[in-house]
Amino acid sequence: MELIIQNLSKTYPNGVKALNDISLHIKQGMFGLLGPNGAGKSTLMRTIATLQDADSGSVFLDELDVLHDKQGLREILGYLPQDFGLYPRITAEVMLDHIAQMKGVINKSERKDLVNSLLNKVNLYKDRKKALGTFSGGMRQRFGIAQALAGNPSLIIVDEPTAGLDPSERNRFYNLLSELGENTIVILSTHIVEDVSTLCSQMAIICLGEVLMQGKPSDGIKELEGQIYQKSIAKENLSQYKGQFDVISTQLKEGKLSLRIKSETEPGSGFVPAVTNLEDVYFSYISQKVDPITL
Ligand SMILES: Nc1ncnc2c1ncn2[C@@H]1O[C@H](COP(=O)(O)OP(=O)(O)OP(=O)(O)O)[C@@H](O)[C@H]1O
Repeated sequence: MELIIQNLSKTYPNGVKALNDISLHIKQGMFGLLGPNGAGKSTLMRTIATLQDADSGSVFLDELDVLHDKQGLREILGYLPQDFGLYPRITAEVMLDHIAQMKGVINKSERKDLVNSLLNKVNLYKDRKKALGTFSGGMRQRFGIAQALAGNPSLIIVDEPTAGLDPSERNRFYNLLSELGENTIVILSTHIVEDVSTLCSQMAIICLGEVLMQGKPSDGIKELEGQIYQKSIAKENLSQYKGQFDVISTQLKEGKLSLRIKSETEPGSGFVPAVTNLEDVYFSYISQKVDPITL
């Protein structure tokens, strides 16, 4: 199975070009779509999920013409949107039962089995009688995955699922997502580099509606290997360094600024070689488009 997105463009009525000729090939497994706020990730996710129309371009899931056969796509789609609304007074069990019914599971006992197995899968069985409004952020996201999985989808889209989760809930969520990837296409849209480095075998970086890179995370890292250098400087010297070097990221550590730069040759000036990571890949691409350094 393969999802092929070709030359997708979308301009909103206010003139913002959210998707600018996007083309992506997405194979089975976990695909990370990485980009800063406003990159166009949600617009792309909503377009693939057939919730909004593109101005031009095509999306095919094998033979299925996604943009024209919306019903066909919806039958095989599991979607966890960024703003996932819940009915606060309804219990997890009742809500999932409704969703399963909407997805066409008519037989009552079959539905009960499905709901129970979904609740177990996301570790919410013991909370099944609780009202959704009482769920923590992590529980909500796990419930979101349960509803996305009802109906055995072959394409799963999760839009910024780990934002706001504490480290242990994030880990739990990672474990859950990593079990999904093998027989389905899972698209994980996120601005958190760690989400992609932990989970994804394929990825793309988008910024201002354009694809800047696509491939394996390890290939992105290989490309930059030996070109990342690091140095601690005083905060007030940043602009001087920015004028002299290709600064791709900064991090405050104990009041000093740790700079990472990209350089094909030994930069001197006290910089030391650093081990390249996926964050370097991300920042080196997006710094071509926007200034990623915010202090
Ligand atoms: N309905 C809309 N009308 C006008 N502009 C919009 C609309 N939705 C999104 N945009 C703009 O389109 C661009 C892409 O937004 P989008 O939400 O797709 O990005 P994103 O990568 O998901 O960002 P975030 O991580 O902040 O959610 C942004 O500049 C945004 O302000």
